[in-house]
Amino acid sequence: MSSFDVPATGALLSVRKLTKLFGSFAACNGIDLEIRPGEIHALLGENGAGKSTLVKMLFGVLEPTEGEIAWQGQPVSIGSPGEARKLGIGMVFQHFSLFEALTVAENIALSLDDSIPIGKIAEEAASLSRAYGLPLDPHAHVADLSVGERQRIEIVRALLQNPKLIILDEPTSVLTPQEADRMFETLFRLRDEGRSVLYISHRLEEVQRICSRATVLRHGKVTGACDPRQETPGSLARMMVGSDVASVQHEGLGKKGDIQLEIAGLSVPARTPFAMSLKNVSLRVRAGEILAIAGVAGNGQGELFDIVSGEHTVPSDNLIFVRGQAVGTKGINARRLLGAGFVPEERHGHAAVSGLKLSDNLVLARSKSDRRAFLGGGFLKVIRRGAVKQATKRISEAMDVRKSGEDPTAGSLSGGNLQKFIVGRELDRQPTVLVVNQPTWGVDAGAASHIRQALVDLARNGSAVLVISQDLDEIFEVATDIAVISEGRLSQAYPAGELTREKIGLLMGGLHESKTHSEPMHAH
Ligand SMILES: Nc1ncnc2c1ncn2[C@@H]1O[C@H](COP(=O)(O)OP(=O)(O)OP(=O)(O)O)[C@@H](O)[C@H]1O
Repeated sequence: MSSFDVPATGALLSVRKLTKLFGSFAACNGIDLEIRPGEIHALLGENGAGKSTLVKMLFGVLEPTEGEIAWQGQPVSIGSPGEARKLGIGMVFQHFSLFEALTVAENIALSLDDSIPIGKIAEEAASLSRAYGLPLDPHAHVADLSVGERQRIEIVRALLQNPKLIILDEPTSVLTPQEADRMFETLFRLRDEGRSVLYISHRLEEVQRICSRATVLRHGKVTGACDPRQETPGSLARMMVGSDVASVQHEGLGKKGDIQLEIAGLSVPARTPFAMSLKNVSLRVRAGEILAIAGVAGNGQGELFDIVSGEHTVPSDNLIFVRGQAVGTKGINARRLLGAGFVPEERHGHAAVSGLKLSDNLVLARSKSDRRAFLGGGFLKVIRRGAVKQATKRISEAMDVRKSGEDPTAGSLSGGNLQKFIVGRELDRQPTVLVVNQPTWGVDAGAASHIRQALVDLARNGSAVLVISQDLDEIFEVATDIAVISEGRLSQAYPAGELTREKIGLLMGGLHESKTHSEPMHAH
């Protein structure tokens, strides 16, 4: 029996006919859901299915258009996150909301009652983090902490309110496998105490491992419920997508041509105390090749992307070459003009401006590198609206972007659909060189397969593709060659068929440090 005043047979939370309309578009359409005490309940669904919209209604961030929410058998209206917390609902969002300059305890204090002294908050946070196996120093500054540690702050912050239900939106997408295992231990402990967890994830293996019930959404409606332990990742994916997920086709991949992208012995000091320095990094990517860089987050992937894309330039041209041109001191647009395309990891703010329409985001990203396509001639360089509209439509269709209108704002798209649009925006230019950082982060199984196939097709048609990814399954699905980044050092590249997971694991641990880094990375 749980320690809460709900009989084990009754629902802690039940939702009837819950609906959320954005204009005439139903993001959630008559949803019924029951969460029992002491269960880890998965909420599954493809990108844009309505999962985030549903949990935002449960946490008082969005107001339902119709329907009812009952908490411990009583109808409730949850007007704000504060009201949700008072009821006993805690939430850990997909994107953290922490202030880097403040300490852990100061960040936690921001969401609590003003009257609680900071010393008491620090004490309670430390004791909770010990009790739940979430090591955390309340006096550490957030800026000094890893992504995993930052997430622990969010979890401890939610636990301080003694929640009966804790909602987690894609909590493991940013974690290393070890950090994820530790978080699962915490969730098991919460469950054993009689608390409930509503768990959103696209990682079906982990859903099978930790959840005892799952509700599946598609197009804003419940399409199924199951015990995920009785299913396979394939059958779960089928319930979500409505059909089998296609596997990536590789025929014709592997014919390599000239070197299209090269980094030659590049060392870059860390730009901030919390960034990683790059140490004598060399790589070459040929036409028709997909070089994937594996590694645990925080080992220099972001820094590497920034210098390859020209977001940060380097002191000499001769350290980076795009299609044979020395571009080290040149910015992103000069590199794009040479036929390169770039997809950064962070989609909100970096790859897309949330408040702008998709078409305006397209103009923003491509007006300098694709002037002729989008800008009229003459002095005024007027934007050719028709061409932009057509391209927005073409990209949305090619990438199967599900959205609530023809040209909505980027911020209104679900995470995975925005990612499909951003990748499609670059693919639409048919770049000779494409560099992508975490191409399928937060993307459902069907959409991930779509994006991966598009990368393979690009290489098959003769482009050079550099993929930076933490996801080993993804790497093995797309790569012709694999290198590993660890502590800002890049290993040599190996043909994908010659590497096993174990070998990659060893390289992640820094085995390559014993190798000479001045030798060329590819011996073709
Ligand atoms: N503020 C908004 N205005 C208009 N449409 C919106 C808004 N918020 C969400 N939507 C639409 O509602 C649908 C559901 O989005 P939601 O974010 O709930 O999906 P999701 O299942 O969480 O997807 P993902 O797995 O990609 O995060 C999407 O089609 C999205 O475009």
